Amino acid sequence: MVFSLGQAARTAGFALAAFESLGSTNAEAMAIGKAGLTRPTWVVTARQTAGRGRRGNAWANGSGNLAASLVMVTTVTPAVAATLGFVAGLALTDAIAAIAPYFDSGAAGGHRLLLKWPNDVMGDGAKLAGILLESEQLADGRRIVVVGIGVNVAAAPEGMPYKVASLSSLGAPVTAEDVFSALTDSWVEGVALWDEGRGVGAIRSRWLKRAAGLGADVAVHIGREIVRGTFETIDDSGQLVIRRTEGGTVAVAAGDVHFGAAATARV
Ligand SMILES: O=C(O)CCCC[C@@H]1SC[C@@H]2NC(=O)N[C@@H]21
Repeated sequence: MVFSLGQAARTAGFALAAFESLGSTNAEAMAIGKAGLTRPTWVVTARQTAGRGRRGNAWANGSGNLAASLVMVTTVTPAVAATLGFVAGLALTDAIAAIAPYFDSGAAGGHRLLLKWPNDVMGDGAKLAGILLESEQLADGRRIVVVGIGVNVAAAPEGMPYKVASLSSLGAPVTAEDVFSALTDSWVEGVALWDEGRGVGAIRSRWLKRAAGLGADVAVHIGREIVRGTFETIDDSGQLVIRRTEGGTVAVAAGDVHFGAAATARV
């Protein structure tokens, strides 16, 4: 595979570190960040052997899928840095829409791509991509942020406890190289809108337009606790706002989200 940055990413001064094989692009990106970063750098590999997922899970990378991480240094707080996950979800949907417009059209034979809080990209209710943010503070107070993006381009992993799909299984004729190049370009636009956190409100509005399950029954599993109600919105810090079944609203910072029938099932 030959990965290259898109034109806008090259013009904006992003760097590229491409590998045949890596354990985890997130781990490599963090190492590059700690070694001293002069410009935001995309790390990408054709084969990821120890991909990391959210909540300490492993991320399985089928052949032909995309594993890429962006490493950058920022002065924003961890809470603001976390909103880069929304920027990544939007950048990925923009990238897929750019290279496979009909696919994202919602028209017959198309599949509207949706964003599931906090950071999943969904097609037809199945997970197509996951995003993992990791960050570490530098001695000077700034923060290294790694935005890791795994996309099921050619294959979806087997044996998952939730519905999964790949761009290929849903009929999008694209490769990991196509998605990567388009993603690096759409990231340039997204991160400019984010504007070191000053544009979080604009990102939030864009994200809500693609939100999966907005207004639907939701159950969020937070450790042993389950919060049930209706998915009302996300707030400016990216928390999921739930109108509780028993009344009142609650904002949730992290948890496993279930919509619709899965939300109302008594688990
Ligand atoms: O659990 C999730 O949904 C997040 C998965 C994130 C996987 C990507 S693949 C590229 C990057 N490198 C990693 O080790 N993880 C992320």
